[in-house]
Amino acid sequence: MDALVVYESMFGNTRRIAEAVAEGLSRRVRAEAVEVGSAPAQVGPDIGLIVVGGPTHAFSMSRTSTRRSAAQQATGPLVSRGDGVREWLATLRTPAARLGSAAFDTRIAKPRMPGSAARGIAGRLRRLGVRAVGPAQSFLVIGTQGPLVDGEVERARQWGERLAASLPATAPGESA
Ligand SMILES: Cc1cc2nc3c(=O)[nH]c(=O)nc-3n(C[C@H](O)[C@H](O)[C@H](O)COP(=O)(O)O)c2cc1C
Repeated sequence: MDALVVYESMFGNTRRIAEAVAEGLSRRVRAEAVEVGSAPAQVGPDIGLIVVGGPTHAFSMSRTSTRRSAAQQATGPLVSRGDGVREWLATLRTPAARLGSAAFDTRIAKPRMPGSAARGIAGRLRRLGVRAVGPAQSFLVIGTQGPLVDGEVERARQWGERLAASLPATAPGESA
């Protein structure tokens, strides 16, 4: 059973978290992190878990307008240059019955800051009929372009490891 981490990221913070989650998952299952523009339109039969993450924009998943605003603020090249996870999830085809999922986001570390892209992602996955293996997670950045708060990369790695531990073990002889 393999895991696929699909991420959207403007400035690189969510990508860093996605890579750490994939690293944690890799301790137990085969896992890779892919930018949403390269993510498959259909989840293959070899995938047992999809983990989907993006930056929180205007309290939820990004939209064309918020991505444009991010591009205007960027001081370097953008990571995601096309559609975001909102658009990818809108057309995703999944073998929902046997697939597990988890959602994450990055957002600004400000007390009482409402909104979370991960909650929106989790809602979309639920409506696709995909079972959540755990609650959505937020990882914190200090400002719009980052950096991540100290310790968040390690927390993401550990979260990935825990997600993998929640998957059914692959029986000997069964393809992983
Ligand atoms: C247009 C725009 C809107 C944003 N809105 C929010 C928000 O509502 N809440 C929040 O916590 N962070 C917000 N942010 C900050 C992003 O969450 C932050 O840029 C992101 O976590 C960085 O991740 P990235 O480097 O992967 O893009 C916003 C950023 C942009 C560019």
